[in-house]
Amino acid sequence: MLQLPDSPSCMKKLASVEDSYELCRQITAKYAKTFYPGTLLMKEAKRRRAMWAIYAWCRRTDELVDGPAAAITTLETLDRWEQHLESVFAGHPLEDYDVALVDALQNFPLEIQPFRDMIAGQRMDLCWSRYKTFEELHLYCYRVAGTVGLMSTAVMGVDTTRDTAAWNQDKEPYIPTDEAIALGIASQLTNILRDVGEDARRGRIYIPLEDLAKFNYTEQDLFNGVVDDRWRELVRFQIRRTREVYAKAEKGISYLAPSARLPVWSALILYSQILDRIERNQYDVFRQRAYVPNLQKLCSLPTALLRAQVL
Ligand SMILES: CC(C)=CCC/C(C)=C/CC/C(C)=C/CC/C(C)=C/COP(=O)(O)OP(=O)(O)O
Repeated sequence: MLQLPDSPSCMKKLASVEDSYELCRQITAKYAKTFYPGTLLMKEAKRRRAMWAIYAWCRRTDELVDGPAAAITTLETLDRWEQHLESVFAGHPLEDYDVALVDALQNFPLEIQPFRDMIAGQRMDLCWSRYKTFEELHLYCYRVAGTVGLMSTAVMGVDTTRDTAAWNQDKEPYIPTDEAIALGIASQLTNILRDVGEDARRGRIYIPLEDLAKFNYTEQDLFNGVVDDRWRELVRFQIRRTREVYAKAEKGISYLAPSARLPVWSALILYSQILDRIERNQYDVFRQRAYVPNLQKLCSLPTALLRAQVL
């Protein structure tokens, strides 16, 4: 169980940088069944480890609202977590996990704002259990996942050799910020569809209520796990919209540093295969978890490799 420390740990001897990265790797491997395999494809250990440090922080943030201790989390807990974040950004780790993040912050141009935005996403989760419009859901997805795209891009780096034409020498490299955010948002929208049943059991509905209304499907239908033509049409619509967001993300990958393209293509393919699974399961996300088997994950590697080289 991940929890905030009860008291400042200034007297405590913290983990070494190495041990802290290992703790972060373990959390990532344990929880991020889609994200972690992507990080394993990153060639440079320094970048790979930084991704784990970021994921571990994101996971701990998420756990405050979604984990076993969620019942005691209040807005004040999240305020304290934000102060904890400030301390990490000031170079003062408070817990073992923070040591790796402090190290990553020294190596990569990570900004604090996406981290703050993610905490704002958890505040939304704490206070909201419904989203009226896609715009509201989009903001939530930016905060809890689009931010991961921003953090990741800072670690992976961009291609500085792309615009080398003589007439273009002074031009700054294009930073695919919107596309990176898009991949986070598309992954989150995918996870929302996959987890509809699980979320309903917690009284939560992430699919925008305006979409339920459009397809004449009620909240009660959703809580009852009704799979009929209305539901299938509704999910088809969600899948179509999510694929458009993936398509936007794809356009940014060739602007990333060459070594980042394979892991990002691989993550994109793995997340979008969850949508294919939902289709294969006839849109029944209530009784069957849309999950991509490890063998299929492995079989996607050549496609990712090809796209990373050609696109
Ligand atoms: C496309 C460009 C230009 C850059 C990519 C930048 C990157 C790497 C973005 C990654 C964004 C991403 C995949 C965020 C993940 C957010 C998310 C839904 C995490 C959920 O993780 P978990 O539910 O803990 O575990 P899974 O890995 O099993 O989904």
